[in-house]
This record gives sequence, C-alpha cells and structure tokens, in this order.
Amino acid sequence: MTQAPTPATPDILCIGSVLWDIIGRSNLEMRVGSDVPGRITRLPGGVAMNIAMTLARFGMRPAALSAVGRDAEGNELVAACAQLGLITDHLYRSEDLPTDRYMAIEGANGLIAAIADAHSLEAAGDKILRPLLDGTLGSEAVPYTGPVALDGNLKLSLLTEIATHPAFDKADLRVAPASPGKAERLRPFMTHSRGTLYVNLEEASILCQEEFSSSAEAADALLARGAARVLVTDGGSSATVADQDGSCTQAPPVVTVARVTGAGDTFMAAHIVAEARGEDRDTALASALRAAATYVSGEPPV
Ligand SMILES: Nc1ncnc2c1ncn2[C@@H]1O[C@H](COP(=O)(O)OP(=O)(O)OP(=O)(O)O)[C@@H](O)[C@H]1O
Ligand SMILES: O=c1[nH]cc([C@@H]2O[C@H](CO)[C@@H](O)[C@H]2O)c(=O)[nH]1
Repeated sequence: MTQAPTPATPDILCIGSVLWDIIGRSNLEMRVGSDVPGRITRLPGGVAMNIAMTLARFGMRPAALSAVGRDAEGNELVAACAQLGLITDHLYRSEDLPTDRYMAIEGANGLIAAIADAHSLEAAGDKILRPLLDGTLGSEAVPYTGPVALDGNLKLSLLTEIATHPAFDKADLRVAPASPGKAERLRPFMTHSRGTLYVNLEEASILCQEEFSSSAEAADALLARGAARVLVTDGGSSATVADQDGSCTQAPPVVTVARVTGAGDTFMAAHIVAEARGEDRDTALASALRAAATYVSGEPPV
C-alpha cells in the first residue's frame, strides 16, 4: 500500500477566504446599468489567499485554512493554490458547500461594484480551525506558536473566538480586514488586546467611529481603544507602526503609481516577512513601504 505523503511544514498560516475572483474589466467608463464589451477573467482570490500568494512570492511557505467545496471549482482552486506555493492539506473540503466566489466589475473609472459571496466560509464556521485544535498544527494544551495571517471574512463570532480562545494565545496573529464593509468585525482584537492589526485610514475610522487625518493619529486612537499593536497605512502618505511601547511613522518612497489594488496585501506580507527575518520595528516598516512602493509602481515586487 502506498502511504499518503506527509504534509509540508508551513512557516505561516493564512486563515480566511480562499475563493475564485471573477473580474469583468472594460477600458470604457462605466456606470450603473452599463452593458459594454470587455474581458472576464477568473483567478484565485480572497484576502487570505492574496496574502498567502504574496508571502509565497516573498519566499515563505504558507498553509491556507479555509473552506473549499468538493465541487469542480473547488478542485481547480486547490490545484491553483498548490501551483502558487500554498500548502493545501489543512483546508476544510466540504461535501455540501459550494466553493465561494467574488465578483467585481471594473471600468476605466475604477471599481464599479463588487459582491463577495463567502457564504460557505461562514457556514463552515469553526471547522476551518480544526487543525489548530486537534493536534495537527496545535491544540488547547499545546497552542500553535507561529505566525498567522487572518482575514476579516470570518463571522464575528468566530473572530471573537480566535481573539479569546487559549489555543490562539501563543500565535503571532496578524489581522487584516476583508473590506471596509467588514472592518468592524476586527473589533474583538481591540477589546481583547490580541494580535497586530493592519488597516488603512478608512478602516481605522470605521473601527474607531472617528475621522482621522493621518496614520499616526489613527494608530493612537486604535491603541487607546485597546489594540495591542497596529500598522496603519494611508496610500502615498505616511504609515505608522505602534504599540504600547511607542510608535514610528515613515513616509513611503515617492513613485509613479501604475496599480494600487493589492498594495495593502503587499505591505502586510512584506512586513511579516521583514519581521520573520529579524528586522527591528523601524527597519521592518521601511522594508514594507519599499516593497509596496515597488508593487504600486508596477515593477516585480521583490
Ligand atoms: N501612491 C503611492 N505611493 C507610494 N506607495 C504607495 C502608494 N499607494 C500605496 N502605497 C503603498 O502601499 C501601502 C498600502 O496602501 P494603502 O494604504 O492604499 O492600502 P490599502 O487601501 O489597504 O490598499 P488596497 O488598494 O490593496 O486595498 C502604503 O502604505 C504604501 O506603502
Ligand atoms: O468581502 C470581501 N471582499 C473582497 C475580498 C477579496 O479582496 C480582493 C479585492 O479587494 C479580492 O481578491 C476579493 O476576493 C474578500 O476576500 N472579501
């Protein structure tokens, strides 16, 4: 009898949405009701997947924890994830839930609208976390101690569990919102002072219910509301890293912007990688800003 190969050991876990992005693009200006020629593509997406892909490009070996159907779309998605360097052995493969999808329409005037259908991830609930509780990657008695990139597509109840459960209190949690509409789901990490939050100025405003004019101001407010550690970005303006011991604010390098979608994921992944290399607070922030600037200027990210 042939034995199943032993799963590779991940150096980071990415927990959240792994789904198919279906993107319709036209180079014409669009508005509500437009019906125009263009291209429709399908590619792996979901915030956790996007961060995992970027981490893999930066040389890390991420494992994805998510829900993927056992349908044809799910099988193709898992194969695509493996191709992109992800460990897929710990995914929850559901018999009865379809693989999730995100659909966006982009015109010459930017994103027109998008719908995220992450119902299967939400329905799977804590089943996606089994490997961290059943001893495969960790358990309540022997908690997982490595880094985790977590996205805010999970339901608030599950995010609250991660923010409070003993099985997660030794993990180095790095948490990103899934969209401005889901930013509020990250509040448990503020109330329970667990993990590092990666947010832009708009998401910081939603979390604090307050307008901010700079990343430094937003970082102070997030800490005042209980966050243990935050990284606040603000596009081409300064970004701030802060915790109870102090803060550092740096301006990104000035570049010509060729693309912005994905800048936040690139910043977060580059920052995690920089800290994994042992860089100190200020050096790691500078590394992440440099990598994100290279990304937005359209050059290869490394
Ligand atoms: N115009 C720019 N010039 C230089 N760097 C930029 C620019 N825009 C974004 N970046 C880099 O990307 C980082 C993240 O950008 P931003 O704050 O826009 O994140 P985001 O809104 O989460 O991004 P996304 O577009 O992926 O949702 C910035 O801190 C910066 O390092
Ligand atoms: O609610 C969500 N919106 C968007 C995303 C993902 O973000 C990317 C677009 O910003 C895209 O990959 C989409 O799947 C998600 O996972 N959840």
